[in-house]
Amino acid sequence: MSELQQPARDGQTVPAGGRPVLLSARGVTVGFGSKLILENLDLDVYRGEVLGFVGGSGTGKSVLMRTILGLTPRRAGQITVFGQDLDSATPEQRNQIERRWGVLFQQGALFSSLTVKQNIQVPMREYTGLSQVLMDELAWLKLELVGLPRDAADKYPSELSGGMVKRASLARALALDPDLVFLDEPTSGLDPIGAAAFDNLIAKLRETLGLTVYMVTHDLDSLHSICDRIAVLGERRVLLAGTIEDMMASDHAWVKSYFRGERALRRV
Ligand SMILES: Nc1ncnc2c1ncn2[C@@H]1O[C@H](COP(=O)(O)OP(=O)(O)OP(=O)(O)O)[C@@H](O)[C@H]1O
Repeated sequence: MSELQQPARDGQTVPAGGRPVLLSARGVTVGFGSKLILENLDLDVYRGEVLGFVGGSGTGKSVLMRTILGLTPRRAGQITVFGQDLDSATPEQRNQIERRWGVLFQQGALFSSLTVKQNIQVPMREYTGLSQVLMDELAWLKLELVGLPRDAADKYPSELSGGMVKRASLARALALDPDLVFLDEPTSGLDPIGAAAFDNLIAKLRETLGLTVYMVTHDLDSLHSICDRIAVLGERRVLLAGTIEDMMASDHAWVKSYFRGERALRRV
């Protein structure tokens, strides 16, 4: 299936509906040994949207994210990001793509031996030749952006609360002013107030920075409050992609029990 039609600005492609596609996956197949996790999976992420990615535990949400990031090999399929097919990208093009995305891994994945400021500066060191003075200024700016005080800069991850670790990890994901951010369960482990505050932060950043957000989540509140669209992973592929209303209207057994089950109804 390809709804992709003509190239648009920035090398992105425009689907039949006219929305620029920032990331597209076609026919993606990933397996480990004899176990197939994803098979012939298709997905589009539109520019400027918050896409929530859901699915039962172990269905392959993290595997798909890692495959898109090039950390897990795929057996088949094509992934295009910012209009560039990842397989045919030269090392220089690949480098350019990586500079334009930021990643918040599950559990934050900050380096424990580095301070928050040093963590934020890891991508800056890897991809830019900025001076230390400039990197310090930028790190403080990123801290402010995610709502952390300046004195968090010199703390180590073990000295931070769970919510602060998430924010520091987000600051690192934003280090290079990305166009696209990948968030793997950003609100897991946060209390409902902390989770809501984090959702608000993501919504605000999308609004002010024009970010596109790819967010793996189990959090029904996030799905309802900040996601423009939701993609459901199951049976090794994207079962359904659409708005929350589309999810609520679906008769697929898993989608129905997730969005209209007892737990979902309790939040109303
Ligand atoms: N490197 C690997 N080697 C072998 N199997 C793997 C590897 N990485 C993931 N898997 C398997 O792939 C499947 C999907 O894992 P994944 O972590 O993507 O699930 P998930 O949908 O993100 O689950 P959860 O919601 O619980 O985080 C699991 O069965 C997992 O054991």
